[in-house]
Order: sequence, then C-alpha cells, then structure tokens
Amino acid sequence: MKIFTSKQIAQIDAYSIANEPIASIDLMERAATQLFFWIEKRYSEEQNFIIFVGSGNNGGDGLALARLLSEAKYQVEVYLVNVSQNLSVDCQMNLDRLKIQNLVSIFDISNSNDFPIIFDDSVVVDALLGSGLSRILDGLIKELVLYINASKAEVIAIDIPSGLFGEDNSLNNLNHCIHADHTLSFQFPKLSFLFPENIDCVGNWHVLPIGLHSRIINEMESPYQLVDENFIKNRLKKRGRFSHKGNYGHGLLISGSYGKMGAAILASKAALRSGIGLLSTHIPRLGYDIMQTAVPESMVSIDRSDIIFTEYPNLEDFDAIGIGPGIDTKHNSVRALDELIEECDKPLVLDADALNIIGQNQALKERLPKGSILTPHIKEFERLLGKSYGAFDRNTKQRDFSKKKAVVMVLKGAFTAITDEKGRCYFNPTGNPGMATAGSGDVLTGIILSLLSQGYSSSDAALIGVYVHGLAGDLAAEELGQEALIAGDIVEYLSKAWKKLRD
Ligand SMILES: NC(=O)C1=CN([C@@H]2O[C@H](COP(=O)(O)OP(=O)(O)OC[C@H]3O[C@@H](n4cnc5c(N)ncnc54)[C@H](OP(=O)(O)O)[C@@H]3O)[C@@H](O)[C@H]2O)[C@H](O)CC1
Ligand SMILES: [K+]
Repeated sequence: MKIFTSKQIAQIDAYSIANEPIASIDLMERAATQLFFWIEKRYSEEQNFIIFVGSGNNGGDGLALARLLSEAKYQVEVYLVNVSQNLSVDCQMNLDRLKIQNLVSIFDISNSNDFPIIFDDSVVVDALLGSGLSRILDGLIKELVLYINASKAEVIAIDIPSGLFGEDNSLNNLNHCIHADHTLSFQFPKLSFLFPENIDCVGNWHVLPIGLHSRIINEMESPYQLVDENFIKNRLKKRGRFSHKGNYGHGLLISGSYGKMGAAILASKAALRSGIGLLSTHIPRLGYDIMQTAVPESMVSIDRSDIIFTEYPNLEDFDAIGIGPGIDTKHNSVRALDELIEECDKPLVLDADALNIIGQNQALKERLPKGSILTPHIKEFERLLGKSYGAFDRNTKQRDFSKKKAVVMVLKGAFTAITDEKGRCYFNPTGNPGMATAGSGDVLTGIILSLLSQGYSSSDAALIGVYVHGLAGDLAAEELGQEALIAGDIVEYLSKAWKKLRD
C-alpha cells in the first residue's frame, strides 16, 4: 500500500469528489459511517461517548459520528472548540444536522472552566484537528489535549491524533498531541504512524476505507510504501523440481569472535533455514568445535587468529557474502574488513560490528560496493549517519544515503524501514517487541545472506528477509509469548513462516 503525504491525501479527496463524483458532505458521511461501524462492533449501547470537535472537517466527521451514534441509542455529548471561529462548510452542515436531530447535548468550550469531567469509563472521541493541522498546538486547544491525556478514559482519534503531523514531527512536542488508544485513519495510514517514536500518540491504528478514487491512487507517485504479504509473495522465486543445491548459491558468512560464537551459529542456522544451497562460515580458530557441533550443515573456514576475524577466504568461490555478527571491532578486523570492502564485487550484507567499524572509519563508508545491504539498528545508524532531529529527518537521511551510494539500508525496529538505490522507502509490518532480544539481528543477516546467495536482488533480499524474519517472530510469539522469545526461536519458526509465504 502506498503511503501519501497529507497534502497528497487532500488532492486525492478533491479528485474523488470531482470524478466519482460525490459531494464532499456525502464523502464525510461515508467516512463517519465507517467510524460508526467500527465503534458499533466494539462497544455496547450503554457506552457513553464524549466527542471533542474542532472547526474543520475533522470536527465535521466528529459531528456526523455523534448523530449516527445517538441514532443508534448510544449516549453522546459533544464539546465544540471553535478554535478558528469559522466552521468549515461541511462542519457547519453537520452541526446543523445534529441540532435538527435534537438528541445530543452540544456544549461550547471557550476556556478551561468549560472542560467536562471525563469519567474513567467514558470513551473520548478526538475530532479536534485532523490532517489540516498547520502549526503545533498552543493555547486552549493544547490545554484541552493535556486535560484529555491526563484522563483514564479510552481515547479514539479520528483520522490522526490531534496535534500530530502526518509526516514531520521533528519540531513538535509529542506530549502536546492527543495520546490515543486507537486511531481510525481514512483510507491510508499516515507516514508518521510508521515511526516508532509516535506510537504513544497513535496507539493501535486501523485503516477505514472510504472509497477514494482508485485511478488517482494508482497514478499518484509516492516514495513510501507499506509492505504486505502479497507484495512479498509476488517477489518469491519458484524452486524448480529438478534443481539441486548448486542452484541456490554458496554463501560466505564471516561471523563470531571469542565469546560471541552464538552470533555465528544463529546467523548460519538462519541462512540454512532460508533456502541457501551451500554455506561456509568463516570463524576464528577457537570456534571450530563449537561450529561443527552446533551447525553440522555448514562448512567452516578457519581464520589464522584464534579469537577474531583477520582474513577471509577467496571470494571467487561464493555468490554472496555476509559479514558482521559478533566479529568485534579490533584493529586487525578493521584492516581485514577494509580489504574485503576494497576487493568485494559480490552481493554483500553488512551488519552489527561491520557497521560499527564503518561508523568509526568514515572513509570506508564512501567505498561501500554498490548494491550492498546495511542492516543497522538505530544506534548503529547514528554511528553511520549521525544524530537526527527526529524520525522523519532520520528517514530522509536514510533515503538520501541509499540513493547517493546506491545501497540498500534496513533500519531495524517497529516497522523496519528499507530504503533502496532509487530513494524509495518500504515499511515492513511484521514483527513484535518480543524480537528485541539478543541475536535477533544475527538471524536477519543470515536470512538476507541466504536470499542474496540464491540470486535475489539486494532490495528483494532485504524486503523478503525482513518480512519473513518478522513473520517467524510473530508465529513464535503467538505460541511462546513475547517475553520468552529468544533469537533461536525465530530460527525455529522460519520453517512455518516460509510455508505460510509459499501457500
Ligand atoms: N481523508 C479523507 O478522505 C477525508 C477526510 N475528511 C476529514 O477532513 C480532515 C481534514 O479536514 P481539514 O478541514 O482540512 O482540516 P482540520 O479538520 O484538521 O482543521 C483545519 C482547521 O484547523 C485550523 N488549525 C490548523 N492547525 C491548528 C492549530 N495548531 N491550532 C488551532 N487551529 C488549527 C486550520 O486553521 P488554518 O489557520 O491553518 O487555516 C483550519 O481552520 C481529515 O483529517 C478527515 O478527518 C473528510 O471528512 C472525509 C474525507
Ligand atoms: K483528530
């Protein structure tokens, strides 16, 4: 699913109104009806709703919802905060309709003495401001937002939590935005919902389709996309009946150091559980017995050093290379990585300590082979590209870097962001907080190495790898719970995850 900016969504609205065609008041009614259906499924008629309404079309949605809820016998009170004095045309029309219906008490809020008592068991609907937000909140509306946030009542935000921008919240104070339990967003999620730092504002978000025009949605370009299962399934290659292990590539994984052999084991197992034909794992000498015992399916390449990575085998023999998990950042490893980056003309995935080394040696960053995949978490990302003002800024940096260096970058976290050499950004929906556990990243590196070795392009290897890694984590968490989940479980559940994708 493409993700559009608030400006683009306004254009899509206008196009739909002109070309469906549909009157804007009827589009608002359609939106409010979808809100009503969502609420009706979850709350009994005894539930009382306090709906806070602003002066724009977001407020109009709230007023139309108030009418539909009261018609269905829900208890509803409406509080109108006439922030900019003039109501939008459709907001005014819905206010008039609500007054004519005469079932709902409507109160004005002109100062903080007018704020109602919010009981813990009320449900608050936030229809103060939507995508028309043009500046950060201040004055009465900020006070009201703080007041709502201090209550224990459940909060449902319409379209977007009031005060939150659809894209860039770098200069925003997130404490001054509504903290919703649920956000009901029309047709598309907003870009800002996909940035982990906004999670307290957005809560659980749900997309409500309102039938915006498909032609404009198909034609309008966006660099942002939210991945789904079909998107991934369509990228999978068939495994032919007559194929043999030579068809699925030979990968080289450079991983592990004294005390960190677990990283090499996890990444190797993950590669082998993701369809690779042959795997060689290059490890320091003292890890030999451990590796041969724990992962007999992998061949072993031994470093001259007992404890760290200082050299690598002839790269000619391999289809792809993965380097980083547990290699440490000692002087000789830095030198060996430097040499490898200089020489490597094979698809390459760099993770963990390989990224830390590059972060400390910025010249290496300039020499990354085109098509390389970098898989940092946020700390590693900052070491590579510096601090950011916020998630949007960070995402822009990531896209720019991918484009400038023609590399794929995977910023790991909730909604892992994958950027490609065209500056496009794909957000991954799978995964859960239980996967924030030691070794989880090593597993991802193994999966991506496996896919690269099988001949997938860098961007497909990253997209499929991140998706299946998250899916395996989700399937594992379903059975084991998030707390108990360890990286080895992600490896164990890869088989179920791949099967699900092959169904
Ligand atoms: N997506 C869809 O297809 C549909 C969306 N709908 C709903 O419409 C809103 C967007 O409505 P819009 O009227 O454009 O915007 P808002 O309701 O957010 O409000 C705009 C007014 O608020 C003022 N404003 C802006 N920022 C602030 C602020 N910080 N403090 C106070 N007031 C503010 C703004 O004033 P300006 O001075 O900036 O002009 C406007 O007066 C969307 O979110 C959906 O909920 C449709 O119902 C159906 C289709
Ligand atoms: K809102």
